[in-house]
Amino acid sequence: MTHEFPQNTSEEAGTRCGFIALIGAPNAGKSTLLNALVGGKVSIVSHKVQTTRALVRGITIEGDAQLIFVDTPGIFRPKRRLDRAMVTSAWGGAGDADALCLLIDARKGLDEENEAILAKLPDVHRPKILILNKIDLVPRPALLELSQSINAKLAFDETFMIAALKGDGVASLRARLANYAKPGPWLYPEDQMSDAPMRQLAAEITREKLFERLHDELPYASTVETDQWQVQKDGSVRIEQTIFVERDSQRKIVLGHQGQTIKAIGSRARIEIGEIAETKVHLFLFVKVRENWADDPARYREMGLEFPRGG
Ligand SMILES: Nc1nc2c(ncn2[C@@H]2O[C@H](COP(=O)(O)OP(=O)(O)OP(=O)(O)O)[C@@H](O)[C@H]2O)c(=O)[nH]1
Repeated sequence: MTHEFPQNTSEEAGTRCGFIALIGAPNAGKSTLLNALVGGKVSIVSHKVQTTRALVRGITIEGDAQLIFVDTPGIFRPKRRLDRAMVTSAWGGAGDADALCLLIDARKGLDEENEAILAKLPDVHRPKILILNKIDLVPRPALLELSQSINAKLAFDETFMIAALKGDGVASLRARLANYAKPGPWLYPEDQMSDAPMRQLAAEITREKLFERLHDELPYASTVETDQWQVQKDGSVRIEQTIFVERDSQRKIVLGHQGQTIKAIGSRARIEIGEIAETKVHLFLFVKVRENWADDPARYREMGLEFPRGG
């Protein structure tokens, strides 16, 4: 069955469309906010920093406006090649957007990292919105003070105070963000939450389960790819994924004693992928050692990143 979407012109339909970039230091709460804004799980959330690697879009409708959120990887001082690719991708997303939201962990305030991001913002010629997050952890007077000191450094068009985790302030933020949308047709079907291909989303989910299960044992030395996504006759899907690690010792950690670790990761990932795909999932995980996966252009394409030149 095919679906056709009417090709309304914006004048006829009175629709608007807006690209909103979310930018901020690792752990500021970008993924949590994105999920709260679109009301679904589109970007993985973790207590670890830099879990977001590629641009993932969340899509939501606010009145006549379709808002497309670009979730950027945390900004930090890049050292490795992979880190540089993430940073380039983050700033690329900001420059193309109709508005740029800087998310700051209110508890951290203006630390060195946030100062460095603020210093870069005057180069981005877009409406800028300051969002102080995690206000549940900070007393009100301190929040006001923080807002004033940040705005004294760079005058933001608007400032919001939210607690993304509980959803406090998220609905009014979304309504205000809709003001930045421009007249134009909606770019995605109304019920679509994310255009991240399902296989990429499925890989992110497995990576999240890896993180949760292995904590600090296998920090950033792994990546997950979906190799197969086959719809079966009964409507279920057979998914094959490869977990790439850098060393054999890491492969053993991922497998665990008698394969128990990978089994546990696989069963948690299978349930969650099944919920999102809305069908029964058969998930097969493979672990491969690829010493230099972080220097391999093919791995970057899979993650939707440009391979940075110059080693
Ligand atoms: N107390 C509190 N915690 C929050 C809030 N929002 C997010 N968090 C927590 O902060 C941590 C980081 O959130 P993420 O959404 O993963 O942060 P991120 O900015 O996407 O991180 P990266 O993917 O590393 O760039 C998680 O443990 C969240 O549960 C909030 O409003 N209040």
